[in-house]
Amino acid sequence: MEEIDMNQVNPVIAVTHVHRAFGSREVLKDITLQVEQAETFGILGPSGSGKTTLVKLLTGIDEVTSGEVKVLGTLVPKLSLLQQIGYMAQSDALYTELSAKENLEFFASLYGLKGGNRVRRIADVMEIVNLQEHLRKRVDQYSGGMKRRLSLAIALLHEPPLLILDEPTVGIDPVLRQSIWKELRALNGKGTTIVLTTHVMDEAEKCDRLAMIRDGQLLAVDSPKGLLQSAGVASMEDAFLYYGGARR
Ligand SMILES: Nc1ncnc2c1ncn2[C@@H]1O[C@H](COP(=O)(O)OP(=O)(O)OP(=O)(O)O)[C@@H](O)[C@H]1O
Repeated sequence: MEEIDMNQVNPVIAVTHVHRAFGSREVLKDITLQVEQAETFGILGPSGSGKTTLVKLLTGIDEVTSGEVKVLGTLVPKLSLLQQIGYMAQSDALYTELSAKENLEFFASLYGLKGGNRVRRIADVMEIVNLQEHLRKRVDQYSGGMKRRLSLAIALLHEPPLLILDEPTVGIDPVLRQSIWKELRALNGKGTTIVLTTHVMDEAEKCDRLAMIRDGQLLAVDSPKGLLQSAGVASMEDAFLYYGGARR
């Protein structure tokens, strides 16, 4: 493993002229962006715009057609980077015939969490997602929202410096959504960098910076306030229409 302090690499993510095509279909077109340490960076775009494709390139699950992605100073894909990333996919990757506890223990062992530390981390993450009462329940008895929360708990388990969350709060009720956001903010405060995708405008406004994406193209990157100001509009919806329409 690298000797460098992974928490001190800036930018944490550097995407440079990235294209991704499936056959002749270009799904991402010349994406260039950087994500700085300890920010919450949102990727906002309608269904099918390329958000999931982009986050998969960041994790190394998928590879670019051209261009490059660097995470924590290292060219992606790189297996050793996975220890540094907490990834929550859009479809839950859970063992449904096992209990939540067994799922957490499995992932904890993958990340080398042992003994008291493992027990403490499992309790901590289950509290964050408010599932502590359901630790021993089999996952096939969980609701969709509970599965999402368990997936988030697993992404947080090994306290990675970088969290990549694909639509983390879909199917989660507003009260818990607020408390999850509070927790994500607290993680930012401790230096964790967070990249998340969303198509919910009010959630997008909570991010430090936002990338607006449509049809695989990056329309704009700025703080929510900056995006509203440059577009001269009052709502994120209008900003999206402005950048997606008038400026192209
Ligand atoms: N493996 C693949 N092969 C072919 N096309 C793909 C593949 N993966 C994604 N696509 C296409 O790429 C486009 C972008 O998909 P992507 O899942 O990245 O969108 P998204 O913005 O995440 O949408 P959603 O919000 O609905 O999840 C879609 O048109 C999709 O059909």
